[in-house]
Amino acid sequence: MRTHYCGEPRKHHIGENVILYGWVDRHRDHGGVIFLDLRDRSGIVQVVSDPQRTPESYQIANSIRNEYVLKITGRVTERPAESLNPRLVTGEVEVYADHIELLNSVSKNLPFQVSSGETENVREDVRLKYRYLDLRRERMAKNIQLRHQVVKAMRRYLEDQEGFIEIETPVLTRSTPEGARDYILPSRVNEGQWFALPQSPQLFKQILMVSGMDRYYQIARCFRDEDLRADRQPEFTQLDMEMSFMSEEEIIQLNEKLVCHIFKTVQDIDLPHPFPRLRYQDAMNKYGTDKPDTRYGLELVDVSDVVQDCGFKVFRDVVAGGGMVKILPIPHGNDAISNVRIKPGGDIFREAAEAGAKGLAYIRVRENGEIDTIGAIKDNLTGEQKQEILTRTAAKEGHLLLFAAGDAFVVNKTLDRLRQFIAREFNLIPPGKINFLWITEFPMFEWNANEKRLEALHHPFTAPHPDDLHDLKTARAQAYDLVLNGFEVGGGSLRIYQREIQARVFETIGLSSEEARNKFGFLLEAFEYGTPPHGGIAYGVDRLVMLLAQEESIRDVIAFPKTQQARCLLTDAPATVELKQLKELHVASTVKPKENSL
Ligand SMILES: Nc1ncnc2c1ncn2[C@@H]1O[C@H](COP(=O)(O)OP(=O)(O)OP(=O)(O)O)[C@@H](O)[C@H]1O
Ligand SMILES: N[C@@H](CC(=O)O)C(=O)O
Ligand SMILES: [Mg+2]
Ligand SMILES: [Mg+2]
Repeated sequence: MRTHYCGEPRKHHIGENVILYGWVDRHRDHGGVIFLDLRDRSGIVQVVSDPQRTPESYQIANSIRNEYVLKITGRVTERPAESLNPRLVTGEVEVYADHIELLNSVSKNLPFQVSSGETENVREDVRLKYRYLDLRRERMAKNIQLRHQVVKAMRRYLEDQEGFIEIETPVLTRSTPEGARDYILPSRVNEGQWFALPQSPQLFKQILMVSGMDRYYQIARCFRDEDLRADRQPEFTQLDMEMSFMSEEEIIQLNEKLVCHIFKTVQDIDLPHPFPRLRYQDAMNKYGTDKPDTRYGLELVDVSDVVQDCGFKVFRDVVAGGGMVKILPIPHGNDAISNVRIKPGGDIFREAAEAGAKGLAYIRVRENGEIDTIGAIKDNLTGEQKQEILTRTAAKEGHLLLFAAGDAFVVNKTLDRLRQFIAREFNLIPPGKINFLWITEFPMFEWNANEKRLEALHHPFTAPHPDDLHDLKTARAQAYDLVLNGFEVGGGSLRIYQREIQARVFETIGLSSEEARNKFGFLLEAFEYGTPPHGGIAYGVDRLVMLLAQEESIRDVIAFPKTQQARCLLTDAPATVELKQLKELHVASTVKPKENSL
């Protein structure tokens, strides 16, 4: 029987006999004595094999290679003073092996070194192909265990302290209204009909409220066929919650307690609370985004009203055409950012262009409020306008003011992107800082320019603000997002539970009652049998764990993630299937077989 995990032996175990199992992390021969580091998911301990004492085991120790699997029987001893290893939690002790049993060897060349001491940068595609080896590595083993701790803390809090019950909802279902493309599966039994994988359990959890379940949660797998990013996967995990008879305020407070509990439990961090809140409109004004990173300043300043009748035609026309002119003020930006970087070909220009900007205007603030910019701007601003710009941006000598002008969407996107870029370049992000922020009072709808219609910013079951019912088109929603250090980690809302309001929302997004019945008829019907007021939220578990683990990609906190091309390199999915299967599913005729592949 194993007595300890490898990461456990400490000083107080000295003298104890132990049985350990694990993998050889590395090994070295020190003048006849062999030292080997034995690793399991908990960490590493040094094992010593001495030919004088245990010649038999020494034979084995002498033949091992990295990643062999061993059973070690031995005794915990104190390390000599000169070989203490403060980098290992077990570094004050070592295990003298009485017996080494080789349980398994490695018969192929390792595609990369697993050993924790290795700093080599292994390519991600190789790591994903050999994920089982990758997960043995300390960093990944820690991340996966952290994820487990986070989910455990969620369950404990919600179940034990708040009376939530976990209910599973179907994965083979109908399309759900989260706005991404669906993954769909043909039905064999029902020819010509298709299941959709859920983008979220939204409709089921609302129905569970109609069922009287009162407080539901689920660690739910969601599927969205959307453009992938470092913080997006085609299948990801939500902590999904729904509760009845609670106000927006009560839901927000319960969720703050949940998040504080998670941080306290898994990282012993006492989060300051209540978390700050920012209205959507204020977030857009100040930061150009609804998920601002508030760990640093660099707030944006709208000067549309100042320049709307200035002599500089570009600014004037933009404002006249309904657009805006906004500034990103950068303290000490003058020295660090040359004109070359702001002009076409420069890195800052490139960032702006990626966000859709056609160009960037600038003002450099010199001594005594003198400004330095292109003639067309300098000559076309009155003294008053110039002064107002300097006052609003609180600009001092050395400031660089970057201007974006155009329609609101592009201006905000551009300056949000530049703000993040500059914060990284200027090292403005304090290490270890954790800034939670609620965004509230989202608009109900946003304009979809492609489809030329309003669409729900959250989803069409989100309740409008009671003060705004007279004009739904411009109404605020009772919706809230939780943002952590610039990432949306959760989002939810109070739901509509009155039939007339639901009908008006469908009408506003251009959904006829027939279409609505078609898509969501079962939910609307359920709503007619006594629906309690209810609301909920869903967190992206992967994103939350990524931020807790200080990783930059959610792939590093998912055991078996997909690549940016939505492939699983371990199993090589997706893959082709037999023609026979396609025929059974009644889709053979719609798929053109690839050569030899079916
Ligand atoms: N493709 C995805 N991969 C990983 N996590 C996701 C993905 N889509 C959404 N999430 C997470 O699930 C939470 C709730 O889902 P919601 O529908 O609000 O996402 P969203 O607003 O569409 O997210 P985003 O647009 O930021 O990708 C999000 O706050 C986010 O943390
Ligand atoms: N179901 C929603 C979140 C919620 O409103 O609870 C989503 O996944 O976005
Ligand atoms: Mg999305
Ligand atoms: Mg959202």
